[in-house]
Amino acid sequence: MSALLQASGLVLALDGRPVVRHADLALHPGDFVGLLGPNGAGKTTLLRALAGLLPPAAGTVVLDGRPVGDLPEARRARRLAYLPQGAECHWPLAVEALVALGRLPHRAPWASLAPADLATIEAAMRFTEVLDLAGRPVTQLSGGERARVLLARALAVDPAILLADEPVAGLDPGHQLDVMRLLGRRAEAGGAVLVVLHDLTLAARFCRRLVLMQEGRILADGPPAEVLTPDSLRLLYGIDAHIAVEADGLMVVPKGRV
Ligand SMILES: Nc1ncnc2c1ncn2[C@@H]1O[C@H](COP(=O)(O)OP(=O)(O)OP(=O)(O)O)[C@@H](O)[C@H]1O
Repeated sequence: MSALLQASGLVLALDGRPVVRHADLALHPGDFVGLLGPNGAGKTTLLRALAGLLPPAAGTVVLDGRPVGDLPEARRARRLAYLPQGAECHWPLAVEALVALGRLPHRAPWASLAPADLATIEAAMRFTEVLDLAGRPVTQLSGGERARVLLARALAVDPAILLADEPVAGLDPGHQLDVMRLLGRRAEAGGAVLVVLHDLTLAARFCRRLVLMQEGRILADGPPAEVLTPDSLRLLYGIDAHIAVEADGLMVVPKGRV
């Protein structure tokens, strides 16, 4: 099966400083991939480059057979949604109006929303349980509510590829499970989902594949049970962890610093 998004030999620099070094990563239809690594490993930088927001210093990111940065902006915005880490909202836009912005790449400028757009917006709000917030200004929401609204906007795009940077940070445990299930369902429906996570148990239970990143390099890329080991967690985070095999996946409990 050909990849939806393919990064090859990717080198990324910020202010002249190398941050990602020769990363190779492919996202196929149906992939639900967790990107793990310590603070500063280069995860956000990699995601921004995959989204076409940061030009590579070397290597390529190919979407639909073309370098992602060369695609017309509207086409890229229809194919790929990027949910940044801890995004803020500075305009007191109503929740429903913010989620509706997700349909912007699908419409002619100033065209009104078609019934199909409205149905997609409603479904995105239902999945993320923000329908009851529809009329509230986004500036007056709690952090977790805002995170769910921003995820709803990304889902309203109905993208083939969803890149989400810590989408469950700040959510209560119930909503964390809801969001991971929701992302899993998108992948099962044929999309590709790449999420940055710091919760190792959630990553292991829900993602079909985990990519471990450290100091700008990809150390491992494979099924959770293969890549999450006491040795890899020691190397990656400098922690001793208890890894238990449960019926529905691994449970990972950090015990202490090595
Ligand atoms: N504008 C910048 N100029 C120079 N270096 C930067 C810039 N932004 C980030 N960096 C550095 O690039 C490295 C990678 O940052 P990045 O945000 O990609 O890490 P991350 O893995 O997403 O971390 P976290 O888990 O803390 O979100 C870090 O060392 C960071 O200090």
